[in-house]
Amino acid sequence: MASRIPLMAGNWKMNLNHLEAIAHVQKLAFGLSEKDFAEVEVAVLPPFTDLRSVQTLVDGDKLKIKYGAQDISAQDSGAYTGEISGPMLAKLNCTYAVVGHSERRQYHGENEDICNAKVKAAFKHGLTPILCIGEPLEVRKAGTHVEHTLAQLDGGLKDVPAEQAATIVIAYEPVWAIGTGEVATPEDAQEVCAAIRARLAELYDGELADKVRIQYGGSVKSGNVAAIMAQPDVDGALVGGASLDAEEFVKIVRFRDQ
Ligand SMILES: O=C[C@H](O)COP(=O)(O)O
Repeated sequence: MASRIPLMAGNWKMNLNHLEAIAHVQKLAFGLSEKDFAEVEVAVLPPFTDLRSVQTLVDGDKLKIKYGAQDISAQDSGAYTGEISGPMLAKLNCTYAVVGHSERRQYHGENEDICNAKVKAAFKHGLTPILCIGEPLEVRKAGTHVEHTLAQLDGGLKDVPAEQAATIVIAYEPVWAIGTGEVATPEDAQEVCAAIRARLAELYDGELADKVRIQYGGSVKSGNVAAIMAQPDVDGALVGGASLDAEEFVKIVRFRDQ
């Protein structure tokens, strides 16, 4: 099995302004050690308006914290009011761009074609997409959560070449577990993450599937992260609410100590 470095990413969603972002990243930098960075990749996903502040701090203090955007336009430039493009994010040295978060799918009507175009836009500009997939509650209740999630995976990766797909991050986020305190059991997370890896092996090959990092997201906290990370196909967490508390996020990064 490939050794996959766990990726702990804090999705701040629409929280923290550009000044609060600086204070927050400083707290993370203060709380995390060289050992943490050797064992775990740590990333923050602030609102667009914070990215310059975060970049300045990370560059100025040579921090090992990575950062990225919560969304990316499928277009490179032009008359797309309110959109932020891949070239703009690349210019800010972003590493990641989240694609297809369930809140974008729910509130902004992002379908598989849009997510697929955004995945391609991210790769085109040297950004690593974190492609979010996962089922709503009614699908879980109907027992078709694996099929639903794999269809989103297929859609997001349509016509994405293997050399790019090998570097993507997939975040499995059951919608019913997001911001609800209703965390999926470690077995629930493993079931779908294993199915995602198996589908990657079908779409590409086993070697590629073995390299791709698959995160779990949905009410991850310091108290439940260790059991989730103990699952063989879970390679990190996409953390929402708990990532807004620096001490709590540091504990999540140190999941092995919890
Ligand atoms: O992107 C993060 C997920 O939506 C999880 O959010 P949450 O940790 O607040 O449940």
